[in-house]
Amino acid sequence: MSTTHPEMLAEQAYLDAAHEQLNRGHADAEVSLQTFVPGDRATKRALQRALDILRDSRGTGALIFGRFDRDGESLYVGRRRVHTDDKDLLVVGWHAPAAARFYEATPDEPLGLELKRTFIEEDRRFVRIVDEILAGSAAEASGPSSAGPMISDALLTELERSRDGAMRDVIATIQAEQYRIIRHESRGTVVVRGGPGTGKTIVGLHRAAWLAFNDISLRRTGMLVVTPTVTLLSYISGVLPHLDVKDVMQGDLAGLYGGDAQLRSVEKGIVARTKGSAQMATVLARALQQRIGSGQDAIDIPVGGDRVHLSAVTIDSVLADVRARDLPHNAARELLRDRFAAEIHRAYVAQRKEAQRPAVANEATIRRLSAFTNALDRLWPTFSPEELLRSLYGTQAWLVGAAAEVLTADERAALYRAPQSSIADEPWTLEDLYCLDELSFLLNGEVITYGHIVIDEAQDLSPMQARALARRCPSGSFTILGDLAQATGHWKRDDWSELTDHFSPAVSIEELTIGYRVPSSVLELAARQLPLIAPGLTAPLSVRDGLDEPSATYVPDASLLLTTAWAEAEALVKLSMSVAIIIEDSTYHQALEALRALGPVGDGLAGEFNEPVSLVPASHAQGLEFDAVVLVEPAAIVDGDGQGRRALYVAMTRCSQTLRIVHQHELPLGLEALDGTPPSAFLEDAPDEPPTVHPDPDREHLRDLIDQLDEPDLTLVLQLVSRLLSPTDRPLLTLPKAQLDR
Ligand SMILES: Nc1ncnc2c1ncn2[C@@H]1O[C@H](COP(=O)(O)OP(=O)(O)OP(=O)(O)O)[C@@H](O)[C@H]1O
Repeated sequence: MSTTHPEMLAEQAYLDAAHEQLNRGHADAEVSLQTFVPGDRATKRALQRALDILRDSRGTGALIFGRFDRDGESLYVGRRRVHTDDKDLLVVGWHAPAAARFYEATPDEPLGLELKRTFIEEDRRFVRIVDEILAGSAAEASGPSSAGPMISDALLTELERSRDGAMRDVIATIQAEQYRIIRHESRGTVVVRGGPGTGKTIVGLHRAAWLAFNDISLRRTGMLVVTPTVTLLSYISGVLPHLDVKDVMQGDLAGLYGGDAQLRSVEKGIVARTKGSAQMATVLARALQQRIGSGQDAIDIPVGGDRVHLSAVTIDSVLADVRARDLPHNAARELLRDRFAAEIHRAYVAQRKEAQRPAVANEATIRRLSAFTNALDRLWPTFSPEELLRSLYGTQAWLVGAAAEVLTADERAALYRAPQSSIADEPWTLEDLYCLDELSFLLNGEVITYGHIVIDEAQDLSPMQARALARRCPSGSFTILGDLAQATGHWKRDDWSELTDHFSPAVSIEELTIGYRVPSSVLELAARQLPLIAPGLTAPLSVRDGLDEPSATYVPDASLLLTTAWAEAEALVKLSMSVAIIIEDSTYHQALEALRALGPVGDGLAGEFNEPVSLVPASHAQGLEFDAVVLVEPAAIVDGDGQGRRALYVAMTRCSQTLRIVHQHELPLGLEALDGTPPSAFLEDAPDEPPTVHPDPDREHLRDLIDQLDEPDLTLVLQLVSRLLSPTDRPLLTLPKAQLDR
């Protein structure tokens, strides 16, 4: 056992000394603060900061988690730097270049290390010591199979810890391929791609921490981490504070827009795609332009007893001049206001001169006239983004003008929405929020910016969201995390360039290949979806064995789905596992109520993961992780709105130990091997088959194709199908009876 490691006592003494030194530094800083003479604000701030850092560093993650020896010298690696009063280094921070070898050395490539040691610390006591590289002896490492990747005992121990509803930092066991990306030197965009559970989120968060420590300029410009949903945000948000990184903003996509509108509804199909497309930016810019009045009509403004006339030509020329400055809408209005007042004043002075009377009003007087403001409003109106978008959606003629030659008639029609009686009742969707963000920028030209942005699950970003993020990071410094096969939204892509084109010209694509979450048997099963959803992609190599093989339970009646899922979940909880019951979105709220009648269940949609069992809608499963997943009715997930098969792939790859499926309908393509159900349960003419069975889109598509076949081709297909099916297989597609009879 590692507790009997021969150097345990000596190492514990070293840890105690480091803690003591930290406490002393803490006490010193406190004394300095108390004895401080008021007046010197800079010193006070510096002391306060020192105190905060010291205070924060008590009690959170491990103070020391690694050591390596080289050329007879030992270096201890930990969460933060600790040195003695004489400035002798006791612990080097993991983010310092000096710590690099700890991560880069592997048993295969020890990089001159005589020893690489990992400590497992609990409550300031080392409970285990794992030596991974030992000069002159075989490395202590193992793998699930001889063909699988090598994993150290330290990594194995970390992976075996039960999930508890929140992502943890894994700073002690970051692997060499991950470390290289974490400290990637690119100032442009780094795309980190890889299959489910390869550590993309881990890499992104640790990279943010790395940059926070190593790039001083980011302390001024700031950093942002963005997740698609609040569910994922609540799952990952503890990692950075745990790494002593406090100044990084973390938010979900819906929280990025800072205006009045709140997310209230979900957009589907063509409406979502149209609103999220890059063309929408053109539509909105045009819509705004079309609100700027032309100066075709001359204007008369009463100034004192005079009527001052401004010709259409003069107005046009002022408008053209202001437009040419290319300013944000509201800044341009300010300029127009000045220019317009100056023109009226000039005309007024000329008129008075001609009448041989002195000019009484000045430009300020003119600007205060209500007739002036009314005329200005007609020429260059002001509105909030919400007012503008609401009335654009509700005005057919305006939509036609703004969308001409940019959107198809169907896309344009999809944008129409009758306004609610009050703007507060508008059913704003995520796609609307990004239209509002675009409009807000067109109107004000201002947005909070960051020096670096990390985007998790970026594969689902719409072009409008990409634009919004790009304008928040003018330096173009991004870390983009994602997996194109897991795109479950409205944007299926074959290539990252479609997205990265929005961010910066300098793009590095990095790949993670080892899966740390999903057991190999589950990954193998899930990978059967890949040819259908992302033919170019392969599943990662898993380092996990998991508890058991994935299994499926057939229930003859839909009313039994939830009770059976609950029974599965309860049994898994008894094994001390965290469990997610994943279900198709439209049945979520009903299912939550039904399950809560059976026992405590966390509302995954609201990011509540503190119960042993959580319910999660399939569309919010991205990025999450549980020991066990109980998947309810996969056929319904495949047929749900959006990228059903991709959602299934995501849902299946959330578990680190076991996957259980409960179903009444036929299992979707790729999962048939699990199905022990009698084929008669799913025959098309079976009496208990309800007419509302979700049609499998692949099957429907095949049916359409078959309908189009002529006689010789049909015969050929039938021969092929009959040769492909073994006697025990149920047909994957049921040919229309009429054609079978032909
Ligand atoms: N170096 C590591 N040491 C220990 N655990 C790790 C390591 N890298 C990743 N993991 C673990 O693997 C799991 C998956 O990591 P993560 O969520 O970052 O993967 P992902 O690629 O973002 O997955 P997905 O594509 O499904 O969102 C997490 O539990 C994480 O803690």
